[in-house]
Amino acid sequence: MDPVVFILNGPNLNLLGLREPAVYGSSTLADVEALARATGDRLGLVVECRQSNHEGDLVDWIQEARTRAQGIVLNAGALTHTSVAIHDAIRGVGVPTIEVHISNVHARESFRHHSYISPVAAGVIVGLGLDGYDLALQALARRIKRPDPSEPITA
Ligand SMILES: O=C1C[C@@](O)(C(=O)O)C[C@@H](O)[C@@H]1O
Repeated sequence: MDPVVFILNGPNLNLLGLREPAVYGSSTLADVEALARATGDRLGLVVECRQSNHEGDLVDWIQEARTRAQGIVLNAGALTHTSVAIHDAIRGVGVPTIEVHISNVHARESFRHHSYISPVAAGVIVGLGLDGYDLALQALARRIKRPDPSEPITA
């Protein structure tokens, strides 16, 4: 069985394609998830995609990852900037988590510059649009196959 990776999207990301297309583009969440599953197939990962507008759902899914997944790609939306609960969940389960933001949060309002997730993330990808999800999956696939990220890549 291939390793399982969760792709978790938080509040308002169900509105992708409709919401502020100048910032987030015109692709829908279904497009993002289809792309992620195709990337997963190529990389030998089973990709499970979920979205919720509720903080507790994200906490529950991160906890579920402890026994079911070997990596998490997380775009927590606005909860990135507020949620100690999500920070604690990621820290508590110890499953490598890559934080993704479609937009370049650092080029936007100052309240988007701080993330509660970054200090507990294995890595952070911002501002690369939907490619961020793809790049995060690539990074996780490498990490799952080469668990010590400090080792040089020889292949
Ligand atoms: O909902 C979102 C989306 C976002 O996470 C992004 O993907 O760029 C950036 C957040 O600041 C915002 O609240």
